[in-house]
Amino acid sequence: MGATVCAAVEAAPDMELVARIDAGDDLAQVAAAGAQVAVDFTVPAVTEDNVHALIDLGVHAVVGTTGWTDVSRGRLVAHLGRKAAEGTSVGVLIAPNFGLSAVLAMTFAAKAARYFESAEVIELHHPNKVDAPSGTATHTAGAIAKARAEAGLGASPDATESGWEARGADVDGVRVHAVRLRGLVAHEEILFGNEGEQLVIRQDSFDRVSFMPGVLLGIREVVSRPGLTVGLENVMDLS
Ligand SMILES: NC(=O)C1=CN([C@@H]2O[C@H](COP(=O)(O)OP(=O)(O)OC[C@H]3O[C@@H](n4cnc5c(N)ncnc54)[C@H](OP(=O)(O)O)[C@@H]3O)[C@@H](O)[C@H]2O)C=CC1
Ligand SMILES: O=C(O)C1=N[C@H](C(=O)O)C[C@H](O)C1
Repeated sequence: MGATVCAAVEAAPDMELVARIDAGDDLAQVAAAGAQVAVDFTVPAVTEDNVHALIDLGVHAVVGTTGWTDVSRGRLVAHLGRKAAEGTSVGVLIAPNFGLSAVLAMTFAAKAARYFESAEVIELHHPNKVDAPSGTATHTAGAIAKARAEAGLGASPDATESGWEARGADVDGVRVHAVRLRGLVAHEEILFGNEGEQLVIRQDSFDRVSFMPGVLLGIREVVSRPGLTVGLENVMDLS
């Protein structure tokens, strides 16, 4: 993703690529190069430290790396608040998925959730992916769970008594299934069921370039959005 983002920024008429950072490089190089915005596609183990370092440097951040939790996002909000109190306004955008089809699928799923008795999520990825379930599926399941709770829906019906390992991960009460298959890039299917009917919402990223319009939009927008924004749907005015 890092290489693809660098190419997209270099090709954008309104942007200039001033630094490329790899594992082991000093992040101070970002500020020294005059960057207004840094983009982080790294690994879950380092992304939080990177973003705290960028906030200290006063550089806005667009983050695609997975692995964020309520607790780690809370630490960012506190750090951004301290920085703002010192007079430095920094924006951080974390998006579990920058693909427009994925953002729309998540938004439609959140809207549909309250109308269905059953909901499950299937995410399908390339076999080099290190984390499961995907950040996108976790975000989707969280939004479905929130909509179900607000509508007063209980748990999806499920008579399973044994073999729970075959029923996928439990994300906020929503079952999430992860497939890893050579040839895939990034795909998600959200299944909703009622007596006698089914709704399937599916999105497919066939190529990493599909994430680039969303990343470029995030770069343009984050400079005028101080504090933490989670999800490209907020930037796209879909929330
Ligand atoms: N939000 C979105 O739309 C998308 C999110 N993702 C997420 O982005 C992340 C990266 O995905 P992907 O590019 O496929 O993964 P890769 O494993 O291909 O790339 C990760 C890169 O991060 C580098 N890296 C590791 N530590 C650091 C560090 N401290 N500073 C700078 N670079 C570092 C690695 O270097 P080295 O190899 O030397 O260790 C590697 O080059 C994942 O969490 C993935 O889930 C992916 C696609 C879209
Ligand atoms: O690792 C990937 O490839 C992807 N990661 C993100 C995720 O975990 O949701 C976004 C997209 O699915 C591609």
